[in-house]
Parts: sequence; C-alpha cells; structure tokens
Amino acid sequence: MALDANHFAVYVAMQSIILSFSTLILTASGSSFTSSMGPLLPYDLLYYSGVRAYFQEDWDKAAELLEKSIANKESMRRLRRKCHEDCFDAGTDMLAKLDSEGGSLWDLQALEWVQQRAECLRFCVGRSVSPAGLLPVSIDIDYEFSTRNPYNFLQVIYYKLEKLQKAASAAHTFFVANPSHLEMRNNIEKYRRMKGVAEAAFQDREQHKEMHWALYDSALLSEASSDWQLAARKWRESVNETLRQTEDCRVHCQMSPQSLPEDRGVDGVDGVFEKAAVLSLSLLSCQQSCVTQVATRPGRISAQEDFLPTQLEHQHIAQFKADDLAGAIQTLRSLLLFYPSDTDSLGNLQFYYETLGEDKESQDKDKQPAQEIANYVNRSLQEKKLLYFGKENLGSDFIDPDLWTPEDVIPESLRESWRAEKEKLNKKVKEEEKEEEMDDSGFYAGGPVPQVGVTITMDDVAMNGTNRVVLDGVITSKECDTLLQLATAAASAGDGYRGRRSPHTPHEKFEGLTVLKAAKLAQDGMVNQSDARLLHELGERVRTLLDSYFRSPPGLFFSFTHLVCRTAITGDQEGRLDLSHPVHVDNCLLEPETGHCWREAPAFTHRDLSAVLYLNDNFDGGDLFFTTRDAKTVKARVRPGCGRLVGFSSGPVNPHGVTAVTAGRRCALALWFTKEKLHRDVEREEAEALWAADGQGVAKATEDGEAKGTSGRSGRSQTPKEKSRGRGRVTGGKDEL
Ligand SMILES: O=C(O)CCC(=O)C(=O)O
Ligand SMILES: [Fe+3]
Repeated sequence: MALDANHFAVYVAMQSIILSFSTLILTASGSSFTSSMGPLLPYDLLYYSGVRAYFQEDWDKAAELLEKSIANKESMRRLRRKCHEDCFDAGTDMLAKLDSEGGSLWDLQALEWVQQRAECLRFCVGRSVSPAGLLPVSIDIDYEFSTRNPYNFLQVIYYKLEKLQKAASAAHTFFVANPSHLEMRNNIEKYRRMKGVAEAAFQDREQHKEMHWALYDSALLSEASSDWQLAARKWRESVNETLRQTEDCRVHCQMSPQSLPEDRGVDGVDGVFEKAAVLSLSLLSCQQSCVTQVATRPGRISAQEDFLPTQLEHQHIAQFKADDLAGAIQTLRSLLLFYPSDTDSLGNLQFYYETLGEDKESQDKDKQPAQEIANYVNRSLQEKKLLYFGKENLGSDFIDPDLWTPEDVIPESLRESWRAEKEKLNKKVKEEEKEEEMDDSGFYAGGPVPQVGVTITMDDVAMNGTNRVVLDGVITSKECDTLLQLATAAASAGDGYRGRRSPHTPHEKFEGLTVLKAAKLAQDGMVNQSDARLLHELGERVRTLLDSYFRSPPGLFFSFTHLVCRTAITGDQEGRLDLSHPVHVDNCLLEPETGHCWREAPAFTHRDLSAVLYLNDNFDGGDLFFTTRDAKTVKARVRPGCGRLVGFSSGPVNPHGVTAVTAGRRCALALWFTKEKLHRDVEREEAEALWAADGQGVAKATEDGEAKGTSGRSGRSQTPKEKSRGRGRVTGGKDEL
C-alpha cells in the first residue's frame, strides 16, 4: 500500500520508539485497550500502536487504537483540569501564615504550600493514570495531534472499512486544520459525490475545542443580518467561551510537564533560586501564550490580533443597537480596561451616559466592568510585569502576545531596542510594499489580443493600477445566453448544484457550477452536453487571451473554474450597506490596517492570474471595483456585461470587491490560473477524461499550455485517494468565491 512521504518519516521514527514500548504494548493489546475501566493508558503509546496497525493494514485494530488515543488525550486533559480544581486549595492555609510569621520561617511555609499542592496533584493524577501515562509526551506526538494528523489516518482507515460517514467526518476534521491539504480537498469532494454520505457527516469532531470560533462566526452573521439582540448574546457567549478556553489552556501549562531551556535546566549552573525563577517564568510565559493560541483559528498560522478587545468592541455596539444601554456601558468599561485612554471609547461612553441621562456618580456606582474581565486584565498585567522583569534581568525570554500592554509595564531598555527594531521592520515592510506594487508575478500587461473582434476597453492606466485589463467582445450574446441557461438548468437539476446563501452576505443566494459538475450533469442528461462543453471551451478562450495580453511565462494552467451566479434575495435588500463580495486579494489574506497581505492558508496562495467573464447586466448593483491596499479608496470600477472579460494578476497589487447585488441575478464565469503545474485543476482533466471516454475528444491543455485534441484518456477512479507518495494534487475549492 502506498505511503504518504510524511507518514513514512513518522513511521520510521516511530519504529524505534515502539520498540521501547514493546512490553507495554504486549500487555496493553490484551484487555486494557478495549476496556473503559482501569488506569488511563498513555495516548502516545496508543497512537504509535495505532499507526503501526495502520501500516500493517489491520484496519479494525488501527481504528480502535487511534480512536482510543484521541479519547485518552481528551480524558487526560479533563483529568488534569479536575485535579487542578480539586487541589486548588491544598496548602493555601500556609500562605495565610506568610504575612504574620515573624523570623525566617516564611520560606518554609511557602515551600510547604508548594509541597502540599504537589502531593495533592500527584495523588490525584497518579491514581487514574498508568505510570507510563505520566511520562512526558514527545514533541513529535504533540505536533501530530496539534495538526490533527490522527484524523488523516482515520480517514483512510474508515474508507477501507467502508464506514463512509466516519471517513467523511475524519476527512473534514483534518481538513479544517489543514485547509491547504490538496489531497484531502479532493477526497472531501469525492465523499460529497458518494451516495450514502449525508451532508451531516461532514462534521468537525474537534469543534468542541474551538467553540469560541463557532460563536464568533455566528455573532458576525447575526450582525450582518442586523439581528442585534442575537448578536449581543452571541458576542457575550463568544467572550465567555474565549475566557474559558484561555483558562483551560492555562491550566494545561501548569499541569503538563514543563521543560526548561537546556542550560538553565536540571544540569544548569544556576542555584535553586535562579532555577525556581526560570521555572516560574517559563510557566508564566506559557500561560501568556494562551492568548495567541486561543486567538488562532484552526488551520491558520497567525493569531487574530486583539482578539478579546475586538469582541468586546463588537459586543458593546450590538448591545447599544439592541437598546441595552446598561449592558453596552458595562461592556465598554470592560474594553476600557484594555485601552483606558482610547478616545473613541471614552467618547462613546460619554454618549451612552448622556443618552441614559445619568449623573456621574450613579454611572460609576452601577456599571462597573465585568468582574471576569477585570480579573483577566489584572492578572495579565501582574504576569507581564514579572515576565518583563525576567526578560530584562534574568535572561529569560518572553514574547508579549498583546497589543494593549501599557508602556509603563515594559522596561525602558526594552522599549528602546524595540523602537529601533520596529523602525527597521517598518522600513522593510515599506520596501516590500513598494516591490509588491511593482508586482513580481511575472506578468506584464500590454501584450497582443489574439482574437478578432475583441477590444481593450480599459488598461492599467485607465484602471489606475498594475496588471489589470478589461476586454470586450470576448463571447457572443448567444454564448452568454447558453451559459445563463446552463446555470438555470443546473440549478433546477438540484443535486450537486443547489443555490445556497452566499458565504459573504446573507442578502444574496449563491450558486457555483464547475466544469466537472457540468460534465456529470450532462452525462446524466440533466443539462445539454454541448452547453457543458461550451463552459469548458470558453475557459480555453479566456486563457489564450490573457496568456497573450499579460505575456505570461510559459505554462499557464487552469487552477479553478466556476460559473457563479449571485442572486439578490427579494424582500431582504432594504438599507443594505454590505458588499456582495468584500474587498480581498485572490492569493493572500489582505490586512487592510497594515496593508500587508499574508500569503497563507486559507487563501488560495497558488493562484497567479484571475479572470471574470461576465454574462449579463440585467441586475442592480454587482459592480466589480479595485481599491488601494487599505481597502478604502476605489481606484477603478467595472460594470459587468455580456462578453466583458476582466483579467488581473491575483496578488496584492489587486485588492478588489463586488458591490451588493440588490435585484436580479448576476452570473459570470470566474477562472483562476496558476503557473505551477502541481496546482492545476485535476477536476478539469477529469471532465476531459469523461468526455474522452464517451468518445468525444476535447481540446485539452497540454503541459506547455498549448491546446490540442485528446481522446481515449482513462477516467480517474471516483474513490477518495489514499495517501500517495510525493506530490499533492489540487482542485479549486468547492463553491468558492
Ligand atoms: O465576480 C466578480 O466580479 C469578482 C469575484 C471575485 O473577486 C472572486 O470570486 O474572487
Ligand atoms: Fe476575487
């Protein structure tokens, strides 16, 4: 059976570790793995054993062991949390004596407190966990779990066991944390097309650990639909859940084995006090890093800045709009704990008080900030003071996760070196931006347009930017009509092409049809074969035009194509302020505040050239526009119309969005191209193979980008692909924008 390259490495590493566990495996593989009783077995051991069973293709055993390892990891976490709570008071009576005890005994009392707590925890954890379970887990295993790799194995295992619902759920769970994993994307697409796999199967099994994100997103959604009461409630829940998750993470720092830097650890030269200081600083640093951990979405590399304050900001606005002024004031005062001198917040507070008509005294008395936020901020400030002291005087390391840390907490010497660093960084970012404005994509607008009847309506100059173009006359009105009809026919065919709410706005419906879906619908007789072929063929036409106009380097591959319609939901358009598609960049995550564009998942980082071929203009709104990097100033605007093609390089020089579609249906053929063959659209090839198998050769892209006829290619299997050695394969995202 084929092995994934990464998994092969893991396998080799594991072999040696498995040997040292062999005695335990022998005993464990008897009754303990299947029994829910008895001490908790170490989840790393279960994981190693599960992976071994996987490579032996013992699917039942592999499933059982891997599931058990996931469950045991979770049980371990819960146990630690419970022991933390049970032992919270152990020895605290000693602390009370510290103040009153004269002489030199205070340190013994402090030590006694530490000892009593340690004894309580050791007993509490030790009675439920097997001795091996108390050993530290290797970094490799931690990494495997943090990237949700157990679900990568489980996906294959359940597929082999023909438990497709479970396989789909494992695939989805893995994909949430690995959104750029190309194979899994393909597999998910295939599960979706399989009979007997319900939509409900695509469940994130780890979602309970990331509940705050679900709440955060639903709060945003309520906001977008102006349901302020619900939004205020959701924001409150999201804040509470964020605090809870942070607490959970902090407990984990206390309860899991702490490793010290090599030179400062057990064998270091430090005396007892220095060692104690290093240990406590490493604990505090771990606890502070929970802010970053909780603010990082699964699958993302960077944390969302100012996560908690941002939520409070949203919450108070939602409360105000829901007429809960008292609540808004309390939340705003909580927010002010982070940024006490923020003029906007102070202005808002004043406004709220005036609206309530209260005097200052009753204001201060009644509406104190939420206690849990006050505790959070106080504790964090104390920790930061200690950590900065350690950084300045004890050589320890600390990366402050917060933007709100007041200047006076940071030692002057550090501030100075930071200022210098920041200046250097700013200079670098500016230089990078300049370079990016110049667009290093390898495209150079201004080449010939090799099709009779096509005109250049707007070029870089007319569009105030770099590598942008509007061409007219690319397709005929008959071709527009055919594709519009295809969209309608596919929509009414139902399965695989159901209109759903737009991912960007609740006021519009959104439908997307890929070439492969169209080919399959045609095969099933749901749409015209020739219409489906036209969808494919027009893509080729667009590629030829843009390849030439942008003088692209040899080899421009299709990355994703879909026929997409956005329809205004009637009766739900009043006072719309949102966009049909917010300002974005196609191949990176735009951060308008800094102007930086992060080339990381979930952006489609491999896209190099974007194209939108419009099919109609009988709708209101729906203009495409290009902006500056801060997403504030519109630099160019394009009104869609039949046969109009917009092309632009997909990088940071081209931030763009679409204004709200407030009446009618706006349809376009959206395409993205990539210079990397690895990222070409294999679904497109699958469609071509389908036609070829039916004896209908199609014009197909060859590797160097030329078109030629093909026939007789064999179709690819419709099963999820097993992990394969080497290169990944990609299709564009499903129903993506
Ligand atoms: O439909 C359009 O005009 C642009 C859509 C777009 O920007 C996108 O799908 O990324
Ligand atoms: Fe776009």
